[in-house]
Amino acid sequence: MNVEGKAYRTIWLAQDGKTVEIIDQTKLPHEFTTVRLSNLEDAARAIRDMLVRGAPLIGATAAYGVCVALEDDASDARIAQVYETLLSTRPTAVNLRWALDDMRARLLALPREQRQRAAYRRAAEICDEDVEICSSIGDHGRDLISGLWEAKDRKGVINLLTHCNAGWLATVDWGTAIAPIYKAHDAGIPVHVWVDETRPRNQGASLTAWELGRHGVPHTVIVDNVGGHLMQHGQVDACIVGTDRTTAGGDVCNKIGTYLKALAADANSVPFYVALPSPTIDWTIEDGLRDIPIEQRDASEVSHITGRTDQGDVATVKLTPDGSPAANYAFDVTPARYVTGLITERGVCAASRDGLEALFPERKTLSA
Ligand SMILES: CSC[C@H]1O[C@H](OP(=O)(O)O)[C@H](O)[C@@H]1O
Repeated sequence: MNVEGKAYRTIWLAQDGKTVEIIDQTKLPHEFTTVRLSNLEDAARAIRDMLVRGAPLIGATAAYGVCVALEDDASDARIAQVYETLLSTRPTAVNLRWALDDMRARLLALPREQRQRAAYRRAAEICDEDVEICSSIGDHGRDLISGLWEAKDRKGVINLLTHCNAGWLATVDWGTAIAPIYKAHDAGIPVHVWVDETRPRNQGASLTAWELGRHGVPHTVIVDNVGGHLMQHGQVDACIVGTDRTTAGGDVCNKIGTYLKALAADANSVPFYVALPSPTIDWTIEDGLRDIPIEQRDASEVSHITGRTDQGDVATVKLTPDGSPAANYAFDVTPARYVTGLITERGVCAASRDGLEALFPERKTLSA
């Protein structure tokens, strides 16, 4: 997307044709800086420490991580070691495993001397495919938002609530849940976004608000716990969120707090949509609560917060008393029954195996 007049993706091949550059999302919204990934540890750290985050971008970074890791050794053993190192960085977003499985399968099928060039080619394809997929999600989501506006006789504003960051910063470009919002805004549909701050890492307050501000989309940052109140008072026309892993049965794993928003939406008859690219579908599982691993991150993300002082310095301060433990569950699972629809690159479907297989018939399980 456009940042101060320059078009950016979140990850790109550097001029040297070997290393990779990313936007350091831990520095936003107060600093826009980029970081170079030159080796396996750089890539692993970028994912683990959330310089890059968001399921599709994690997958893209892992794909390029394979590239920079094979510099001197493209052996089967090295590929296995790179695979395990990158897979171990974060457990929940299925795009990580999807991208690593894709890269490994393609590379092991080639002679060693062809592998590094093929890796860079495939990583670039994964990034380009993500941009296309997310743009399509945006198109289908825009049409859905347009329908909401028609239902209001094209009067007033469409108020949408989103949680965490599923914007272009969570993908290679466009985003998933925010892509429909960009496209609706650009089409002249009056939208306003309630942006959940999304404790503890504040991806909403720091990233989604930053994105929307740059694109000129009206928005209001809110504390995570106000969404239900807004829905009770008719101030939310729909919720649109992203996902890190959605099961073949339509259960949605997303940033912690998503489930509570879905419950509030259900209780107030507010449509609850999930935007997802097909690589985020885990076709191997049905029951998200049982089978999706939930990442637990360091307690310091709860006990401390980073921001800019009135003097313009970026500082980290402690919020909790010394000696008080903190728990940091990074995701939760929203059962399919609370999801109004899944917005995919092939259209909108019900949050169910039938719904997903109608859009992705190539995945239809062979009838028993
Ligand atoms: C389009 S994936 C966005 C998804 O990823 C975020 O998690 P994290 O920032 O920890 O990577 C959050 O769950 C978003 O909805």
